Amino acid sequence: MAWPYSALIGVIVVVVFYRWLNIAFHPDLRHVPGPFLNRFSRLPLKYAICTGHRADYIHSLHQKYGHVVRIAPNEVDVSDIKAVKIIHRSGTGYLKADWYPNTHPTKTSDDDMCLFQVQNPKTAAERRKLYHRSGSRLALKAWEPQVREYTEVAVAKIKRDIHNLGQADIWKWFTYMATDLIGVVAFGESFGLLRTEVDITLTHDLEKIMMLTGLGVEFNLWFFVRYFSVPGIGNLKKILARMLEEGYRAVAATKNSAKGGSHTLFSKMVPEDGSEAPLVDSVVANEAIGDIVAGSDTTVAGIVYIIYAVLRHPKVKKRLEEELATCSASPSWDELEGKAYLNWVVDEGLRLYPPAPSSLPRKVPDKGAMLGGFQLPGRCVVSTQALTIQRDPIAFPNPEEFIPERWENATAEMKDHFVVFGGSMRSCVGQHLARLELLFAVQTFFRECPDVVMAQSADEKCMERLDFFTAKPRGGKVELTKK
Ligand code: HEM
Repeated sequence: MAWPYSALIGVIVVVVFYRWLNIAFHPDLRHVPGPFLNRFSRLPLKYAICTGHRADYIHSLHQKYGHVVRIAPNEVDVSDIKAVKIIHRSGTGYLKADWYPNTHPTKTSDDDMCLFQVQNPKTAAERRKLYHRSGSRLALKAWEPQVREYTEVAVAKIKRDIHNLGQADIWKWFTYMATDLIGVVAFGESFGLLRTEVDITLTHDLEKIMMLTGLGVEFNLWFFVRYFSVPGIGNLKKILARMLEEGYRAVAATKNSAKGGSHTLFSKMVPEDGSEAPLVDSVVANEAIGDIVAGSDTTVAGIVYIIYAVLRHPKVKKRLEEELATCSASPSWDELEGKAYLNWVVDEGLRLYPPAPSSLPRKVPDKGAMLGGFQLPGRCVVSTQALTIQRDPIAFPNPEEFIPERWENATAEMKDHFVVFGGSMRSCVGQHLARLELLFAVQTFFRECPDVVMAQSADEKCMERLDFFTAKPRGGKVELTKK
């Protein structure tokens, strides 16, 4: 090799090596506890991400090293609640880390992305306002009848399968239900999954998208997705194109539903009253994709793991059934919110089995910050995860146990540590919808299916949770059978 090239490569190697050492031995990060290897390498974290165990891996580090741990050379995870609150509070300057826009294949500007991916707090606040007006608790009342109807249909099909086939896959039926309901609120009509019982490409795409996106970011695969047709990666390209088509369908449906006097989750984003649209159609289409992805698996995981937990605790089941026996034949959302034990069961299920258990990464403000007793350098990534915060024995004694009764006298500490829908500034905009679905699904299931148990196939190995940002059972399906 000619000497100028060798010299150039030499300089690059020295610069990269110097920067790497600089991060590994950064005077601030040096004191943050964690495995020695994590100072130099992201490999242990990468391995956990690839195997679907990011949250478990980080949780194990917290158990060993405390509330602040170094999970990678430039990344720290924090579970100290005071620090968690600072990170997620509005105005403290902790913006979403680059991981979020990196989940967008073309990574353009904040203005083109869906809310989940937006970093700029002003853009996010404006977008959230548009949601609050059409996805508020009050606005959701309009969809209450459909939520009731769809949960009843899903549970009827579960009962039918158990009766006719000897077992039913509740992961499948609640996925159909949650996807159909996202269709109703975002597209003005369901996808017809519960009615036709025919799987559509969208459900398969949804199954893969979170995992492929997560791996895409971790291994910088978007470049290849854009320019090459590599098997597997090419598949992701097709999935993204199909999802975008669905997004545009949501925009069209919102325009149509406005003509008919109804509304969707995006009605304020594409107004039909002649006022100027606050967002262009392509952004609303992206927003719709974001909601289908964010609102389907999460809700299903919530419902399924709550049912799983209750079926493993006969005393809890008995008390829940006794309370549900006092419900009217067709209870309203308000009535279900008044059922104390049902709400404790839901909260405890979401606490122990958070549907989004993993890190919510943020950037430390440029000037650096003191968090949980450690000085962290500016722009270092600091994340928080529900799995660890919601199992902190400071707030939840015997944290690994499913004890709905602990919510009877919920302390301020418990409420602070309940972060299943994220932190205050960028918390989940779909949480009211999720809660509505959870209450109806759990109520209907335990009212209609008093004599079912987990099937042999749904053993601990099958129910082990893999997380690719959202949680899923390793077995893929969750079968129930008759007692
Ligand atoms: C049990 C069900 C759900 C859980 C546990 C859940 C959890 C979360 C969490 C933890 C975040 C914060 C993410 C972060 O900071 O990185 C979030 C954000 C978000 N969720 Fe949900 N979610 C659920 C259901 C839904 C539904 C049904 C929708 C849509 C209708 C939805 C739409 C969103 C959106 C758009 C964001 C981004 C908010 C922002 O960045 O400002 N989620 N969700």
